[in-house]
Amino acid sequence: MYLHGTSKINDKGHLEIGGCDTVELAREFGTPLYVFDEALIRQQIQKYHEAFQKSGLKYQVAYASKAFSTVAMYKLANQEKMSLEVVSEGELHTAVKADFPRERIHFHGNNKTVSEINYGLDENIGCFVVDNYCELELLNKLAADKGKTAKILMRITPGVEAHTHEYIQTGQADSKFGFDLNNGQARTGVEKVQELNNIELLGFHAHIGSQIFDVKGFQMAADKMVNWFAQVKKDFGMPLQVLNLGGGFGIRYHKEDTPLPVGDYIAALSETIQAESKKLGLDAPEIWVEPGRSIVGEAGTTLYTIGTYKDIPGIRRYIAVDGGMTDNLRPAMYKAKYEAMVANKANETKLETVSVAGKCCESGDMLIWDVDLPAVNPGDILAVSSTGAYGYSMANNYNRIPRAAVVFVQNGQADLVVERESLNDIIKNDRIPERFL
Ligand SMILES: Cc1ncc(COP(=O)(O)O)c(C=O)c1O
Ligand SMILES: N[C@@H](CCCC[NH3+])C(=O)O
Repeated sequence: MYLHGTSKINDKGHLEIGGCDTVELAREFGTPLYVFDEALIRQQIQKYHEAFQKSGLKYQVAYASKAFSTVAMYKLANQEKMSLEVVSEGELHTAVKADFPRERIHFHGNNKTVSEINYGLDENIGCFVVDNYCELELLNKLAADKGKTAKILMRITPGVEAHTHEYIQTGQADSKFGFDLNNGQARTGVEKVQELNNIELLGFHAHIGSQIFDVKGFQMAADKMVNWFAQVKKDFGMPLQVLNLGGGFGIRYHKEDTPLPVGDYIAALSETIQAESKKLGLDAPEIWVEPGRSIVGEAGTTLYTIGTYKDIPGIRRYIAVDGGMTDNLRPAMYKAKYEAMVANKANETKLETVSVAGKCCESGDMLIWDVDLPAVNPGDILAVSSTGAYGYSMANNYNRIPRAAVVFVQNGQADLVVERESLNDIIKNDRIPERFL
């Protein structure tokens, strides 16, 4: 397993993260346990700031909080001077509870409800990223009811196909997201904005997809978006300021993954924006990006306790852990590949190829097909790396399995940031009709 950030093997031959022995963490907090390397999260955020500062562009880096949404994480994002992208009233509520500065909150979503829009308006958030005509009209009406003007970006589908899993592509024409640039929807949207009294258009947004390793797709989208931005300024005389180019910067889950350093993505984007703006005689717009995975993904490691095993001679050995698709849906949903090590046997060199199964009632509940591990015993601790993004945030209670706890580790200190769900949490919303009593 690749050792990210502060991860290392300590004198006991155990995996250590943030100066904490993971075997001790498993004992103290139980398993499955999401462990976040706080220093690595902060370091990733700083890389974005450094790259933008180098470019000279005005910018905001918004944390795409769907990747890992908790009050502690939002506090950290604020400390590190990020903005925040939310897509639901649940995420917005988390931000409110974290006292996140409202003017730096951007509200996304292809079907925001009345209650969600009203929540955003009441909190005077920085902007709504409007996805479609229906939302434009609804937002205008709800803002008018409150005597407010809603600042917006319009989400544009630029017609760029990102090279990634089809479920996490979003920039292509056939997408549920955004106003299509090529078929005229985007232009009609701007015309509509002009007729609405309670909407102020700040600029545009595009997000082409996720877990992208190449700069080409980003550059193509940036190129199209600057041209569109300039066109709208010219044709409609609008004082636009912002171009939001989304997130999607790839990370390393597995040795097959080849992400670029964060600075390379931002440098490529900035150069495209600056060159195109110059060509068009335009002052370069303020650039916003919204990374999620690349902020928290590699900083997260999940610890499991190994339980049973099953041998199928000549085929494979399954070893089973006390979690699975309930704490990490990504292998089942995207065939995502992960790396792992046995945290209490990190120095053992005699390895065998096994497959790691979850404990849910689904054959597809496999965390890793074919990984090299030392011989294991029940009670050993398995560490799966790069689980920080879309792990906890996509966790679920299938088979009534409680959601796992989350700890942040740094300088030898472990702080619980999300408690493990209890069995009573599992049934807390159940109600018994009187006739069953
Ligand atoms: C609109 C939008 N912005 C940002 C992101 C964050 O993507 P990632 O976590 O890959 O950086 C996503 C998710 O793909 C998204 O849909
Ligand atoms: N949840 C996805 C990515 C979707 C991102 C949101 N548009 C993943 O785990 O990779």
